[in-house]
Amino acid sequence: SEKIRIGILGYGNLGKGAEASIQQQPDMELVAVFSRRSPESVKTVNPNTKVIHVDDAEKHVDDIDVLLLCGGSATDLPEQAPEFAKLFNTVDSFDTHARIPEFFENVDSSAKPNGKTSIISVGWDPGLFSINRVLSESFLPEGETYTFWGKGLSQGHSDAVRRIEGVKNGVQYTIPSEKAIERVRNGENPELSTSDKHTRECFIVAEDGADKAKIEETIKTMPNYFDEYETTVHFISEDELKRDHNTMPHGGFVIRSGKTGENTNQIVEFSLKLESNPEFTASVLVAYARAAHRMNKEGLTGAKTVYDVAPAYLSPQSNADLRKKYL
Ligand SMILES: NC(=O)C1=CN([C@@H]2O[C@H](COP(=O)(O)OP(=O)(O)OC[C@H]3O[C@@H](n4cnc5c(N)ncnc54)[C@H](OP(=O)(O)O)[C@@H]3O)[C@@H](O)[C@H]2O)C=CC1
Ligand SMILES: N[C@@H](C[C@H]1CC(C(=O)O)=NO1)C(=O)O
Repeated sequence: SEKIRIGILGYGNLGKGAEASIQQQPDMELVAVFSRRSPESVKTVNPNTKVIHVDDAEKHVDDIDVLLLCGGSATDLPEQAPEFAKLFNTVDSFDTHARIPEFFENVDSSAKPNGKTSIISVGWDPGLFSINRVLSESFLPEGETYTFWGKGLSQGHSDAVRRIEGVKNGVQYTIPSEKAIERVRNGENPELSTSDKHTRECFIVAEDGADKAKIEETIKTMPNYFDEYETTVHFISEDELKRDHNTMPHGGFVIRSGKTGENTNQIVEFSLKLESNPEFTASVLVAYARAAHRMNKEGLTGAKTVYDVAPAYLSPQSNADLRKKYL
């Protein structure tokens, strides 16, 4: 049968990961990468990948089944997702948790009237961790759920700091509190505030002459990303960044400890250990592109979240094979 034709909007860490992931899919092909930069300045991993300026994306609506939106959540996706959901089925990784409800509405009002399917906030958190929080709470109504990330590089937070005026480049690491994890694993079911669970550490390359004190203050007070955390900011050189911060490992786990029956302890846990946060996240986006294409063909249009997507839509296996080989 025909391959699913994928486009990538935005060629950063996620865009690169998506380019690689699509090559692993038997039922997909990459039609083009769209970028806001001039095509000749975008160096793709696969030299055969076609790069087209984003202003020409509209000309390709009939060549693409699903467009993967790989821009940053801090500033790109809030404007790109509603714009491109009018033209394409889309999948995005929007991860500003507090703003997901308004983002959903904005994308839905673009996708629905145009008969498009847009699956938002795909990845691992939000995404797979979100699914596990809901599943474990549905099966264990009595209990406590905890989410821990890292130690690792958060792409959302790294993208957010890179957008600050005067920042030339930068990364952010998320560090879980070992003490908090220990208390959860001991079954204490502790009340933990946001700042009890994680601290954040940034390594920033400032533009020449930039106001470093202002950059540090902007990071530490940034709503939804840093303002609820104890954050440390280091200023380093471009060379140090390239030397000491050139990998993007991450991971974490969702754990729910609950009770059934009279007083029976039950633990549900889902964990990830990622050598490359962007490559894994991109692989999740690509599987959800398969779902967006299929759901659209069934007339399931408008904005969706991972909660709306039955697992069978994600697999390249037929439903009959899933029943036969995986149940
Ligand atoms: N839900 C989840 O679990 C996860 C979500 N995410 C989300 O993914 C988002 C994207 O992450 P990431 O790919 O690391 O972001 P990047 O900063 O690598 O890329 C963001 C955009 O910046 C532009 N860009 C990239 N490289 C350059 C460059 N060298 N010069 C100029 N512009 C550049 C690209 O747009 P263009 O090509 O148009 O210039 C790109 O789409 C994050 O903001 C985060 O919110 C990430 C991981 C997990
Ligand atoms: N969205 C996150 C994925 C996970 C990592 C994270 C964090 O370190 O705060 N929160 O969610 C990312 O961009 O990497």
